[in-house]
Amino acid sequence: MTENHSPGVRLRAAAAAERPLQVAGVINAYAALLAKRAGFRALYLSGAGVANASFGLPDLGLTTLTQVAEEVRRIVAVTDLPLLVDGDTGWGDGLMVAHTVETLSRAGAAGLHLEDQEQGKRCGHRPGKTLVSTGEMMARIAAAVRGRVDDQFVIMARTDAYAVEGLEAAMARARCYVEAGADMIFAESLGSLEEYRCFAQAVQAPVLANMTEFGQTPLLTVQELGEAGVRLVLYPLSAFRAMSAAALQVYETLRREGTQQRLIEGMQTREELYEILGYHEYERQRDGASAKGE
Ligand SMILES: C[C@](O)(C(=O)O)[C@H](CC(=O)O)C(=O)O
Ligand SMILES: [Mg+2]
Repeated sequence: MTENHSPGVRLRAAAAAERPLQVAGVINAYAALLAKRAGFRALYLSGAGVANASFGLPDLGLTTLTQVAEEVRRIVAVTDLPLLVDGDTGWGDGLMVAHTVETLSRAGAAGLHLEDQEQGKRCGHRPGKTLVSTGEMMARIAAAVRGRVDDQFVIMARTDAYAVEGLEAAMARARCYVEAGADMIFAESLGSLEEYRCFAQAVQAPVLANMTEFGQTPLLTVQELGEAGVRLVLYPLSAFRAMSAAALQVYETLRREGTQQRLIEGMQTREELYEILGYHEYERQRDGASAKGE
């Protein structure tokens, strides 16, 4: 799949080629390069990731479409891997949801997910979530479909209903969302592998399982989820959590010990950084340009 294909086509192709498709959460463009280096075929921009990492804010719907779209542009500028984007609740009503889809698609995203929570959303793994009605969410999805500028752009409907209304209701909602035009379903915060199996069987669309850490869902392997019929497996914040713990340890050690001697071993070297960035290639281009007197 080359850049000639639209991002949506590339995401669909990745999901067809790798079963289930592992989707790497990346908090920024450099993390995208790291995930690509590790062999991932699809990327994810987490709403929590943007809020936490770029703004130091909690995941409570405080970041704007413009801010998320900017992050999307930065990521797709440096990698051709398809990027699924967390669209939260779509930042508004019908017309705004369509605008959100158009904006993220033009920014270079391959697809987005929209959830059935009320506008004042919460993290899917926190208590106190409130949902919109099934009908309202179907209208949200229909508006998203209308906003497509590329018919291969993936509209994924996320249902947060399991934690609020139970498994049966969540599956019934998911079926309605597919009817409304959703290409894929994000089954949020299910409690067991058996529930994912049940869900995947009940829904006529690819189902995504969110393997976020320290949440309500057990950490299941990609093999287990694949056997249960799940088609996409998401790790939204795994690398961010690890980076954050590592960074805190570095800051604390520097303050305590006054030197980074003991930390060097755990650091990415300058050469490794340059390799990931393709630094030398950029430098060659600059040298070539100055040799030509440009
Ligand atoms: C997937 C998610 O929407 C995100 O923004 O990354 C979060 C992840 C998390 O908070 O662990 C969610 O599941 O709500
Ligand atoms: Mg989110």
